[in-house]
Formats: sequence, structure tokens, C-alpha cells
Amino acid sequence: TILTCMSLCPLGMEPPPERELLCIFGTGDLGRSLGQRLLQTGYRVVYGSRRPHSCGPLPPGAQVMSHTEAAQLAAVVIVCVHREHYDFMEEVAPQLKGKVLVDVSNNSKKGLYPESNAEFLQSLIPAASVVKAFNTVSAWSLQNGPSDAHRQVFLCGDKAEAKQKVRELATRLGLSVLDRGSLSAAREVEDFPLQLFPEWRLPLCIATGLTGFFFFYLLIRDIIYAYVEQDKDISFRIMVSLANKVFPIVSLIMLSLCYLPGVMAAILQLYRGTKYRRFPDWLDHWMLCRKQLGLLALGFAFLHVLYTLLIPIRYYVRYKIREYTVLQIRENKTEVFDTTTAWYTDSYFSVGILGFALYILLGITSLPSVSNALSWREFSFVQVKLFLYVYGYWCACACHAHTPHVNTKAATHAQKRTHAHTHTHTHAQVRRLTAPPSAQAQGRTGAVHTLKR
Ligand SMILES: NC(=O)C1=CN([C@@H]2O[C@H](COP(=O)(O)OP(=O)(O)OC[C@H]3O[C@@H](n4cnc5c(N)ncnc54)[C@H](OP(=O)(O)O)[C@@H]3O)[C@@H](O)[C@H]2O)C=CC1
Ligand SMILES: [Cu+2]
Repeated sequence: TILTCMSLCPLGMEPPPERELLCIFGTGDLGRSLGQRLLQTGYRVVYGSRRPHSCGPLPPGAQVMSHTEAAQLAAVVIVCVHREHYDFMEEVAPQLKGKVLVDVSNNSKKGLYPESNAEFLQSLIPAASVVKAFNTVSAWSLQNGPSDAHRQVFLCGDKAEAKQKVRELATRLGLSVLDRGSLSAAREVEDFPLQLFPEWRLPLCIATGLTGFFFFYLLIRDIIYAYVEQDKDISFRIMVSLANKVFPIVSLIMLSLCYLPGVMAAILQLYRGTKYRRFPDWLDHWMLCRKQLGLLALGFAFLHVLYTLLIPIRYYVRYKIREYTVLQIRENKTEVFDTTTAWYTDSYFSVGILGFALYILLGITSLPSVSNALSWREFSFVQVKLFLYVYGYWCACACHAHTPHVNTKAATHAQKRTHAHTHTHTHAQVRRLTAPPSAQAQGRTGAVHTLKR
């Protein structure tokens, strides 16, 4: 007997455990992918189907039979059927007594049914323990091996042992599991796949609203006004000039909206004398999307930078410079270099760049991966970012407070000049425009001559 035992269990190893049998209802996309993964992981799989003999191709090694037969064989039944078809479950109810039922279903819309799918299933089969799981992984990602983004499984259920079983199963499939509590949390879990950037919604709405508002405001003020009052068509300005006014305005407003609720919350806490009371809902919502507000503000600031860098290569700007140069030549005048203007424009740009650098710094320190890597001391140092913010905001404000000032100064300067030119040259220009090309050439050589002279 010792010899036979030695040969049966060599090196004192226990005999390999019987591979556990799992049951899957439904041979659709998810049923097949999940079954395939379970087989690869070392489970045995039996499918329960309405048409065990005519269902599509199944993963090799799986058995198919009727729902009743399949349910009898396994302790865990994964229901890969849409909720609309759950009524067939009632016929199988006697075989499902005391079993673990896994509900994987999702809905196509929020609030389609009064109760969650999992709770509905539990009410159909009260004698089974329903566990909600796997609804956030897709058939596709199961087939391709789950990537990081598709690894998260949320569990909920009322029976601890049932949950433990499903947790083991999911872990063996290489998924990471998060327990969301009792079955009443199923509704929330079922809403996860339907969520569309929930914390981005409000900031995006604000950004769109502000952009739209300022765009139309500036459209009326600049372009439509010029068209109606002076009969000038400057509609081309919509693309760059107008956009480059809208973006910094929206960016600064979003930045202040990002920091305002924190200040308001602090004031509220001081006023109430306690930090243990809930904030009002609106403030709560607002506080929760601060990061997104800040990131959008950074995005708009970035656009402003790009649009500003673009200015020198714009056709309109190059045209204006050329025109002005030509006028100077014709007038035989030289503009003296104005140190004050040079100082103005240079400091305006440098303040803008520094403001943008602070913006980026704020953006980086708000990333969780960065703030998590900081020690407490470093973290409290980063708290100084509030100060940095104030400074950055001040810089940006200063920059933009200067913008109209510098611009109007330069613009009135330039305008005065061009006006002077147009006034003195109107007749000459009209003559030149109506004159034949040879005369135009003459005019030009005349200008060159005057320049040489
Ligand atoms: N596809 C996916 O990526 C994901 C799907 N889910 C959920 O998994 C469930 C199944 O999805 P999926 O596999 O894509 O759907 P499919 O439409 O591909 O498959 C559904 C299966 O349900 C069975 N079925 C259909 N009608 C009935 C009925 N009247 N009575 C009994 N059984 C029926 C059929 O199997 P048979 O013919 O063998 O009876 C069918 O193959 C859904 O609740 C879905 O929300 C969750 C996460 C991801
Ligand atoms: Cu600017």
C-alpha cells in the first residue's frame, strides 16, 4: 500500500483539486467570452441555453444543456442574459435554491426600471443569493485579456460567502475587485458604465456657456458694430483675433471659479465655527469639480498662448506691416525707435509667459500622482500654491490689464499715423490705383529714389 500511495501521490503532493464547475446562462457575447476566460483559468464551464443544440460556436471544452439541467450541476450560476428576458428564471427557480447567482447585466439608459436589475433578480429567486459583478468589464476586453482600464470589477450583494466566492473567481480571472457593499448598491454599480465623465459635465457646461457668451458679445461689439457703423467688413477677425480675446477671458474666469469655492468653504467653516457640518449641495458639487475647472482653465490659457504665437505669421499682420513700410518709404519718413513701447510690449509678453508657467505649475501639482508622491512637509509647501495662484492670477490680470492699455496706445499710435498717411495720400493713392501699370511702376521707383536720397 505504501508503494501504491507513493506512485499515486509522488513527492507527498496532494492530488490536484477537482476543477470547479461553473454555470453560465446565455450563450451570447458576454457568456462566450467569460466562459472562454474561465476555461483558460482552469474552471469547468457548463452553459444553460434555450437552444442547447443550435446555439452558436462555444469555447472548446464547454458543455451545453438546458437551463434546468445546467443549474443543477453548479453552485455558481452567472446570468449572461439581458434583464428583459429574466422571466424565464422563474421556471428554473427550484434548481437555483441556495445557489450563488451572479448578475452581470447593464441597462441602456439610467432610470429605466424602478429597481436595479440585481434586486429584480433577487426578487424573482428569493432562495438564491444574488451578487452583482462584472458589469463594468466588456466581452471584448475579456477576450483580449483585460487591460488596466478594464480591470475593475465592482461587487455587491447581501450574503458574505456568496460575495467571497465571486471575489475569488474575479481575482483568478486577473481582475481587481472592489466591494461596494450590499445589494442595494447595485443601482449605483449599474450606472457606472453609463456615466459620461460625470465630474467633467459641469465644468464643460460652464466653459461652453462662457465661450458662447463672450464670443457673441465680442462679435456684436467688434465686428457687427464695425459693419453697421463704419460699413467695414472685418469678419475675418472671427477666426483668430476674436478667439484670442475669448480664450484668455474664459481661462481667467474658470481659474477663479476653480479657487473660489475653496475660499467660500473656508469662510463658511469659520462662520459656523465647525468643520463637521456638511456644505450645502451646490458648494459640494462645485468643490468636487475644481480640478476639472482648473484643467480647463489651463487648456484655454494654452490656446491663448498658441494663438498669440501665431500673430506674426498672420496674413493680415504681415499685410499691415508691409503696407506701413511702403507708406513710410513713400513718405520718406523714418519712425524713431521708441524705448518705452519696447519696454511695454516686452514686459507684457514676459508677464504673460510667467503667468502661464505658474498656471502649468498649478496644473502639475494638482495631479494625484504628483501630490501623492509628496511628503507632508512638501505637501504643506505645495499649499503655498494658493499663494502662487494669487501671484499667478495677479500676473495674468496685470498682463491682461495691460493688454488693452498697450494695445490701444499702440493702436492709436498706428492709427494716427495711418490716418495721417491716408489723409495726405488719398489723392495720390487714388491716382495711382486708377493709373496704368507703367505709372504705378514709376510711382514705385519714385519711392525708391526718395528712399535712396
Ligand atoms: N457584451 C458585453 O460586453 C457586456 C454585457 N453585459 C451584460 O451581459 C448580458 C448579456 O449580454 P450579451 O452577451 O452582450 O447579450 P447577447 O444578446 O449577445 O446574448 C444574450 C443571450 O441571452 C440569451 N437570451 C436571449 N433572449 C432570451 C430569452 N428570452 N430567454 C432566455 N434567454 C435569452 C441568449 O442565449 P441562448 O440563446 O443561449 O439562450 C443570448 O445569447 C446583458 O445583461 C448585458 O447587459 C455586461 C457587461 C458587458
Ligand atoms: Cu495674455
